[in-house]
Amino acid sequence: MSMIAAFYGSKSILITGATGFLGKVLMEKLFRTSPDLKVIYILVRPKAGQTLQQRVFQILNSKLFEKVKEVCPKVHEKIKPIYADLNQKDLAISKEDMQELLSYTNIIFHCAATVRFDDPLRHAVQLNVTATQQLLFMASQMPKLEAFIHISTAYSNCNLKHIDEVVYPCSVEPKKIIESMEWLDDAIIDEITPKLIAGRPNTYTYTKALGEMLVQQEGGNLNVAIIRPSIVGATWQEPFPGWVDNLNGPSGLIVAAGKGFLRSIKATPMAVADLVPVDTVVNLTLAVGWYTAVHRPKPTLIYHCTSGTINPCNWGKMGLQVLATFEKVPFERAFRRPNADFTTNYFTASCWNAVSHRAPAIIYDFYLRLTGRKPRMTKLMNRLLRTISMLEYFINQSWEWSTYNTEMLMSELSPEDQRVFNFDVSQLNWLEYIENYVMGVKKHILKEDMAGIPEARQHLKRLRNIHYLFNTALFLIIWCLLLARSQMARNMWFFIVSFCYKFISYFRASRTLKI
Ligand SMILES: CCCCCCCCCCCCCCCCCCCCCCCCCC(=O)SCCNC(=O)CCNC(=O)[C@H](O)C(C)(C)COP(=O)(O)OP(=O)(O)OC[C@H]1O[C@@H](n2cnc3c(N)ncnc32)[C@H](O)[C@@H]1OP(=O)(O)O
Ligand SMILES: NC(=O)C1=CN([C@@H]2O[C@H](COP(=O)(O)OP(=O)(O)OC[C@H]3O[C@@H](n4cnc5c(N)ncnc54)[C@H](OP(=O)(O)O)[C@@H]3O)[C@@H](O)[C@H]2O)C=CC1
Repeated sequence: MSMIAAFYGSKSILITGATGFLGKVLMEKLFRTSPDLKVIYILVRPKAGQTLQQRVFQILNSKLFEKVKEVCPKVHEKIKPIYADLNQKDLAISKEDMQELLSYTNIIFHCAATVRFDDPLRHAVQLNVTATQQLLFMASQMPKLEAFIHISTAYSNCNLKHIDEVVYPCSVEPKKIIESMEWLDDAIIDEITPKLIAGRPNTYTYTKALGEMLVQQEGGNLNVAIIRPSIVGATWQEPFPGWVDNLNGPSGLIVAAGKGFLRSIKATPMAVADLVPVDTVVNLTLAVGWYTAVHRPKPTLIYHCTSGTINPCNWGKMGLQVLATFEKVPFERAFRRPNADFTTNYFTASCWNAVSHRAPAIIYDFYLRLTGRKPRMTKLMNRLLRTISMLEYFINQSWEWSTYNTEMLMSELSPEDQRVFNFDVSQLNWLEYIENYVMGVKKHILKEDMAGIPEARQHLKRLRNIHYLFNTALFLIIWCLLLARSQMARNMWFFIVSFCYKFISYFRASRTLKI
């Protein structure tokens, strides 16, 4: 029997960000391995016109939770959605709900955050720092709390090349940043943001670093741990390979490449693609929750959940495998045949962006206008190029993360727990994982059925023919323009035609002689 699974049995667990990518997998694993847990409280806000109940219903009835329904038929009774909005000062949690959380919560997994790279600093601080402070304040009033697990990111200190499992202090105290957000206006905040995040590429990584510092400073005598995943990708093994449900990180670019929008991206092929499967992150998170509650390590331990040190893959290998998988499982209704490549310098990247991204979008929008339809390709392409510009920072360099604490934790696990809560990425077969990832993007994000592959192939064949036709027509137009304007071109054309004519005559003559 798994000690970790038994530990979570009968526990009352609070998960923030449970409706997110990581949060859903965390919830699924808890219900599947500890079906006798008492309750999982999830902070939820209404979204896209859905009520809390509708959102929970949608999650529990998704493919991800298929196995849970078998082992935990009463899952609907064990999950308690609590209205909350991390944008609000007191998280907008009602008095009754707050009283229940404070009285019964045994473990907190704080996953909620804004993961957008372009959020204004005020919004990122509110979600990734102030809300964390509120959670810590709540935790300090929970008599039954055994552990507070904070999910950060391995890139919180991406301004450093080698990152240890320690909290690196930020130049300005988190509390001062929180206070200043209350009285500075947006214009001033925009002005000082570059100076505050100095060395980091965006407000996301900066505010995650602030959040860590706050957890360390205000964790008080709570049992706290911090987990730093790198780039979280689709599931590796459980509940099934290839599950993913959002466009963040690699997923968005895999969609863009598979649909033929993305043709080139500035990347360093040999740079480490530090991906880590979401189920690996969840297994480590649950093991950390157990270890923190049972062994109460002091001071706060930080755990790196990365792959580059233990089982490195690089962007070149990943890109090639992604393209190879498109051959096997093409995406439907592609704009162009998938054919992307990495460029390694800005000049080439700019040329490719103009020729391969912007120009085709303009031509296609022109065609849409001609056929009386609304142009949309230029807007989509601009959005994709903006996304790429934000992701490029992470695919043009490598980092090194120490993994001492994570390896220590693995050694503390029994063989059964190492099997049930496996976070040993050294066993990961990258080619197989990336293939499953791309297939998962097709199935779970694009909602495309595998039965549509023959039609998708036919569509790609048509695109190839159109591509050849277009290139031939373009060549002929240019050649005719050249012939009309250049005597040298005419002479060359005459030479080529006469050479071909003589060759054919000679060929015919030699065939006649042979007979
Ligand atoms: C040798 C060579 C061989 C050949 C090779 C060939 C190559 C082969 C090609 C294959 C490549 C594979 C390898 C390369 C992988 C590199 C990944 C590196 C990731 C590392 C980052 C993670 C590090 C840190 C990890 C962390 O710690 S956290 C990570 C999680 N955080 C993020 O990844 C946030 C990113 N995103 C945003 O920051 C916001 O998305 C934002 C960008 C501001 C846009 O923002 P905006 O333009 O406003 O767009 P949205 O409003 O978001 O969406 C508006 C509309 O676009 C949709 N859409 C949202 N997003 C995306 C997206 N991405 N891509 C596409 N569409 C998207 C959305 O569906 C919505 O559609 P609609 O609803 O309108 O219909
Ligand atoms: N994805 C990745 O590659 C990595 C993620 N991480 C960390 O993992 C954690 C989870 O990330 P991930 O699951 O990918 O992110 P998602 O964007 O998928 O999920 C974010 C979660 O936070 C919730 N949330 C956001 N804003 C609010 C708000 N104002 N009020 C209430 N809830 C809110 C979202 O709720 P809602 O559904 O209502 O929007 C959602 O449940 C984050 O802390 C992130 O920093 C770390 C490294 C890599």
